[in-house]
Amino acid sequence: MTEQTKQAVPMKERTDHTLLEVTGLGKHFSLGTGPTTHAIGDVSLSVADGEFVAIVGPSGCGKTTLLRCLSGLLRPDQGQVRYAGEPVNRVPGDLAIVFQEYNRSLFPWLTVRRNVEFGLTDLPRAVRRERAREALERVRLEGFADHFPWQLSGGMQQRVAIARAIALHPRVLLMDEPFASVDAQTRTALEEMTASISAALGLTTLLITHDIDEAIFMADRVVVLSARPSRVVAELQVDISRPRDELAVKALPEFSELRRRIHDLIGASPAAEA
Ligand SMILES: Nc1ncnc2c1ncn2[C@@H]1O[C@H](COP(=O)(O)OP(=O)(O)OP(=O)(O)O)[C@@H](O)[C@H]1O
Repeated sequence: MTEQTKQAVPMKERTDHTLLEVTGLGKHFSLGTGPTTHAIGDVSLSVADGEFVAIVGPSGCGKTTLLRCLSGLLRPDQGQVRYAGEPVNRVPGDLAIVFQEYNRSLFPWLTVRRNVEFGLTDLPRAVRRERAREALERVRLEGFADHFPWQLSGGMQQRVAIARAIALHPRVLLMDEPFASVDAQTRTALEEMTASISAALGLTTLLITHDIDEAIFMADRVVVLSARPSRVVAELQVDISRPRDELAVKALPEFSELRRRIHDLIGASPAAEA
């Protein structure tokens, strides 16, 4: 792939400084006396400060496991994760995670505002309020602060989860299949909104997804994993300027070419039994 069009990203400061680095990462799971699952074989990758990277791969290849190791939620068996040059042993304070299952990550007994303020208990009340207001405005839910999550649609609940993540003022945002549980139309809107929030806030973003189109539309670079035990089979730069309009982007020949290449790479690496 050619050199990336970095100059077309006006709001987001991109640097070539590595922020997240994974070297020779491997992970097995064993359940009691049962068979061992070799989830991650040998994965090395790096994410630059301000970069948006998507990770795709066959079902069960260890994408979630990789994200959990990257965030410090899970300890790898081999290799190392470094964040800002330091080994990661627990979740860094300026790293936020958005999971697929918004209905399990939001507290139904708290209002939307209180859910968004949830990780900010160390801050004074007025600061918490302001952070929640700002974050809800970013996800265009400012009118729903006093609702409860169960009064909102699935897409709106996932926007609350995104607001809660950005209210932390993170430097890094990790997302694990964040839009997999919403309908196709809502998904497109959420992809556009999240990509523009990431750019506007200059976040370093890592997205795990099954959806090749979503990966290309949102990311600066797509990392393709093999079937389990996974390794990196390709890293493809997305040379499409921002801001991106989903319909226009999907009509571009370079989009179709990337989609075909990634599809072939994943097809050549069939899914392991998950
Ligand atoms: N805590 C665990 N204990 C035992 N096995 C696990 C555990 N977590 C994951 N695995 C196994 O490791 C493999 C990789 O799982 P993981 O969820 O990381 O893959 P994935 O690529 O995210 O899957 P999918 O594409 O289906 O979401 C699977 O075979 C899974 O069953």
